[in-house]
Amino acid sequence: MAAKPVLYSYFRSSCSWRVRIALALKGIDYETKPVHLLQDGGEQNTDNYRELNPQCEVPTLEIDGQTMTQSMSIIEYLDETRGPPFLLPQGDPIKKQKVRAISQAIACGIQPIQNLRVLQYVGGEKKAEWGHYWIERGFKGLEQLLQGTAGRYCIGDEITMADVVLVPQVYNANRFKVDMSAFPTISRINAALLEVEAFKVASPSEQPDCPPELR
Ligand SMILES: N[C@@H](CCC(=O)N[C@@H](CS)C(=O)NCC(=O)O)C(=O)O
Repeated sequence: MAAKPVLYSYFRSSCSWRVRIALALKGIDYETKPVHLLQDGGEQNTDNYRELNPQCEVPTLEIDGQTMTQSMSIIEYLDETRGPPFLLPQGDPIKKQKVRAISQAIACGIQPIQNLRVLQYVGGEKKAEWGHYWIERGFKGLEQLLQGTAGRYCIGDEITMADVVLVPQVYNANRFKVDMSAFPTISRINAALLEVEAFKVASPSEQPDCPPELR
């Protein structure tokens, strides 16, 4: 029998959350191994964890005898090796391009600038302003992109990888007190997705490492 997949994850990590949603949508049972990003200089920076993920970040997924890093590549791997729902539209290259464009607008253009180690480098009181500025700026473009692609969800009416990436980023926007009323399309899609069971079970408050006061 194949070993149960293991996800190295931090409850509030948006990149871990992406993979948790994808695993839940695909119905893949897995074990969570929490990696505390803030404790004692960050468990992600220890030698043991660096062996798994040389970038010193979560998520890392052990599955099919492999150790995988990079949430977007993990999601694509799951999509290619597991059954429906498919998170990248099958047989529709134009739609697939739109899914990747929205996904990358967030995963390459917004999240990296507000990642923990960047904020730690920025330091002090500037951190909150920095995160707020870059997420709000990224969301201006994203809102416009989504006005051209959205149905119920980011691209039409089927859940795709773009939705998997969107919800955790809206959570980050709320943490940085971005005024979401300026982004009606993003807010509407986010609200629809939060009704979906896979998104609920993958949320930070449902994770074993979520402190009781944040549940
Ligand atoms: N491109 C990577 C980014 C991963 C990433 O930035 N993870 C964050 C949490 S969402 C992290 O572990 N940060 C730790 C740090 O900055 O020290 C992916 O998509 O997996």
